[in-house]
Amino acid sequence: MQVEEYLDKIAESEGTVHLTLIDPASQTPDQAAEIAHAATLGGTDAIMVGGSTGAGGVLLDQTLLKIKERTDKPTILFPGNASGVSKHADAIFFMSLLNSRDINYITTNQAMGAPVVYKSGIEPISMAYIIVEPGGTVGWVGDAKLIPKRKPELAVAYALAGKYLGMHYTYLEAGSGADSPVTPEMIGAVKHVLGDNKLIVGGGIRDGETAKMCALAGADMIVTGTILEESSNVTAKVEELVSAIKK
Ligand SMILES: CC(C)=CCC/C(C)=C/CC/C(C)=C/CC/C(C)=C/COP(=O)(O)OP(=O)(O)O
Ligand SMILES: O=P(O)(O)OC[C@@H](O)CO
Ligand SMILES: [Mg+2]
Repeated sequence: MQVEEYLDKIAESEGTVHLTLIDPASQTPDQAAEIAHAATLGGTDAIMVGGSTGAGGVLLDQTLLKIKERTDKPTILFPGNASGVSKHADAIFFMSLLNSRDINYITTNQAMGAPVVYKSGIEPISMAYIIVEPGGTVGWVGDAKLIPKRKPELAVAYALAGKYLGMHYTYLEAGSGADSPVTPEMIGAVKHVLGDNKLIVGGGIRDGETAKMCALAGADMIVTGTILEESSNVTAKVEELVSAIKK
């Protein structure tokens, strides 16, 4: 089964998908594999691999190879630029940062990365990437015109544009390590116009209660990265998140 179909099926049957984000720049490949293994035991559905800075090349390849030794869950690239593509992943979130001011993040990195994706045969999953306040490192690197937290209608406008451009997934991003995640009001308003198109929410989600709030508001998939990098018991933390968001 293709990864997109796998994720969609889980969203339909279990209510919400849990995605574990691993930044290759944050630890050694062996440590990354340990996190992926522990997250798998906790019930995560797939492993996203990527980062805003320093997440390409040999380190990315080695991280993916080690992760694949320790989990049978799909690996999905979450690239910060064209160097975030690796043939060792199963799929790639092939995203355009719709609210960037910089054409590099709207189409140029995509054009530079596309031939690599083509040759490697990994599965592209089209995605509209939208960054909301506070936005964190990714907001700065991606030169995003941040959507104000209290303006759901602006997130709705970008999400609709992505849907009409044919993107299957929409990702509402508050930025890695954000003090608070995207508001339930914004999640609900965006999901309302997306209909069956899948909505991913990430940035600043640290516990089951918050994850549940995002899921109930309309998120089809929840991403957690920082809290799992910091956690001393990754399996228990993922169990907490997963049990809060699954039917
Ligand atoms: C499709 C291709 C080939 C490229 C897309 C390029 C785009 C649109 C990038 C968007 C802007 C960007 C810098 C995204 C990075 C996404 C990401 C991996 C964010 C989270 O990474 P963390 O590592 O958790 O965050 P920090 O780096 O801030 O720690
Ligand atoms: O690191 P956290 O805050 O979990 O954010 C995850 C993801 O949305 C960042 O791109
Ligand atoms: Mg990081």
